[in-house]
Amino acid sequence: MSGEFSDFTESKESLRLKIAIFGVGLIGGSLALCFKGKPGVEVVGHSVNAASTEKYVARGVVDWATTSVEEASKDADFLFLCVPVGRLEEYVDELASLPLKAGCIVTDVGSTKASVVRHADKLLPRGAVFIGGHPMAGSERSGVEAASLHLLENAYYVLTPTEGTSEEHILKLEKLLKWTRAHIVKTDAVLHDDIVGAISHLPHMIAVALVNQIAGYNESNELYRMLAAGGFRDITRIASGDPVIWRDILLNNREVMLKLVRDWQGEMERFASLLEEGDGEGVAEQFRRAGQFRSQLPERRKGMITSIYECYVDVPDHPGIIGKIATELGQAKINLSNLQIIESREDVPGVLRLSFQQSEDQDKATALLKSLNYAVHM
Ligand SMILES: NC(=O)c1ccc[n+]([C@@H]2O[C@H](COP(=O)([O-])OP(=O)(O)OC[C@H]3O[C@@H](n4cnc5c(N)ncnc54)[C@H](O)[C@@H]3O)[C@@H](O)[C@H]2O)c1
Ligand SMILES: O=C(O)C(=O)C[C@]1(C(=O)O)C=C[C@@H](O)C=C1
Repeated sequence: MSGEFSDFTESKESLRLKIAIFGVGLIGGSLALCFKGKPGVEVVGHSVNAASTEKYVARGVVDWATTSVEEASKDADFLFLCVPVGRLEEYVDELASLPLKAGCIVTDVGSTKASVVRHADKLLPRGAVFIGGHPMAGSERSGVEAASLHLLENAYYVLTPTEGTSEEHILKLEKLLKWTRAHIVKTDAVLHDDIVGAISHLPHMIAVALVNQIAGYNESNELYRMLAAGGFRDITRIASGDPVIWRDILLNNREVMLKLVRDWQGEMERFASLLEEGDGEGVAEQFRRAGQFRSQLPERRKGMITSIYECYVDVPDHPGIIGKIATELGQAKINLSNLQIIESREDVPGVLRLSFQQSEDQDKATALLKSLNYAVHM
């Protein structure tokens, strides 16, 4: 096994590791594929439907599967809740009524975090630790048929520990998640819902509204559908998301969504005024601003194995600090393939993401920056 990954079987006390996945669909199935076959690891799938459990095993996504929550959770070290957001609290309730392994970690992959994190306090008396999770990768497809070993590779994977979550448990989950090759980002659950509402849930609502608007026009003239080409396809792929998954997400995050929809209406009103006034410069300025921001989006190179060695450096708010770090790495002959400022954490002024094509460069950069008293995270 590659040294880059953690091997839980290295320590004698955890020779076997049981991972239970509840809901082996797009995300649950992709996680299962990342864990299955690792030494000492047993991956169990759960579905409420017996035919689905047979399918999970037949497709080789899990080692075995069951329709019993009790059987799946018994002695499990990690329990992943991968069902629609509207079902998460029921699973927490059911687990809270079962004898779970002491110190086991229960996590979820739901696209909203605040409500499930609050609800999961119920697990504490069971000796289980809940850490909310949300991999920022996915697709408009659903079901175990859409699961992929590479889905989460290079994506951000958000964890939302609370003040009460011990560092030991966070590290344990992070260690397991290394098998996904995703990059962990930690944030508060409420802040997660605000931000993800804006960058994921709002775009899904807009895509659906746009498709439905055009579908309405198409009823009187089929040319709308026939001529819809690149632009329409690009902006509307996500309108094909699973209706139940998205119903649950939007309802769960509705307070945030209502504000975002109103802000969106404001943006459209602004556009309408510019057109009413024939303000061409104003329209062009809207495109310039949007293009500038969009060009700064992180590149998502899913499944690519170049440039996956990354580290994060907290950067104090000094002028010239980024140039200074780049110069220090250059002088040490460390090859940097990308450098990007991200603002994903509340508690530091900024975070710099450094990417390398070689793991040796990542190791050398981490050691150098630590020796220069920078806070470096992997
Ligand atoms: N689709 C995405 O792009 C994406 C990305 C990140 C996180 N998520 C989140 O991951 C979770 C799973 O989404 P997915 O895209 O994998 O969906 P999916 O439909 O592919 O999988 C959902 C799984 O839950 C099971 N399930 C559905 N309804 C159920 C019910 N009533 N009771 C018990 N099990 C039920 C299904 O059998 C399936 O195994 C959701 O909470 C979603 O918000 C989705
Ligand atoms: O790529 C897509 O199709 C997605 O919809 C993925 C996406 C997103 O909006 O980025 C959707 C929902 C998730 O909770 C996380 C990721």
